[in-house]
Amino acid sequence: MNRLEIENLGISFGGIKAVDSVSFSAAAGEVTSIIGPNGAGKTTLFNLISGVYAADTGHVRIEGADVTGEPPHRLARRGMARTFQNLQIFPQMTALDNVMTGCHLRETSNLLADLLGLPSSLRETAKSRGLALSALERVGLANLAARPASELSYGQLKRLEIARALVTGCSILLLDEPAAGCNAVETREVDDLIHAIADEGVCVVLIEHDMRMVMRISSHIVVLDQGSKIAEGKPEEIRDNERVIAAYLGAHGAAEARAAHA
Ligand SMILES: Nc1ncnc2c1ncn2[C@@H]1O[C@H](COP(=O)(O)OP(=O)(O)OP(=O)(O)O)[C@@H](O)[C@H]1O
Repeated sequence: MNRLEIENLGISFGGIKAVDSVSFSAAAGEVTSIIGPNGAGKTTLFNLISGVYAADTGHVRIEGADVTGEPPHRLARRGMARTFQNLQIFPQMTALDNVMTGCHLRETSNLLADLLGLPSSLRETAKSRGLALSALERVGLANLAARPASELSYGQLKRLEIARALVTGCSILLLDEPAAGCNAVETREVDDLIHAIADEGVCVVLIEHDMRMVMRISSHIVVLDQGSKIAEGKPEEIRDNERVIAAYLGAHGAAEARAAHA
């Protein structure tokens, strides 16, 4: 069974269909990429999937359960985590504390216990620290745990965001442009990390404009244009698809995609 199923999902803003009846499935242990030109509806689709927007049409299913209309925190408890196009990092906090902000979803203690510093609350904090440290290890940043986030490089910050999503124990990870702004070396590091996360069985869905990266890491690609799905398939099918080349890749992009996947 596919871990995530999207069926006829759609939303309009002021009469314009930003996402128009889009369907696709994403499997555990695979990387599914959503690509398309600026304004195609990719981030809006993510906002629909993650419960930020309420869909006008369609369904979202996790492991077969209909979760359409559930708010982000409920979806998070079902195993969905996401990162955002723009970095959402607290620069003055340490790398470790930034990751710990993602832990509250797993915590069971309550506000009163926290305020009173009760043992249950202290135990949760210790547990969160441990989980956050292993998440940092997983993304290769354990040695920077105590450093303020403001001292990290851009590529490190992108990985820090992924660590904060991973600490929730997610089984579905939505990444909005994980390599945007990264140089070639940093992009490769993010590449390797995403591969490793998928290999551990997580269902990874990402939006990305870097075609080399998309072609390298995707099991499956969904192409949007003007809110609609115009193609879907394996990287080698997408890079040679005339409609995708015309709407998005262009001749140059198609050549780049071929080179990346050669
Ligand atoms: N909250 C909103 N209100 C009105 N229009 C919106 C809203 N969110 C998105 N849109 C519109 O929906 C369309 C799709 O935008 P979206 O940001 O999803 O595209 P995208 O494919 O993610 O683009 P990019 O690659 O530039 O990030 C655009 O025309 C955008 O202006």
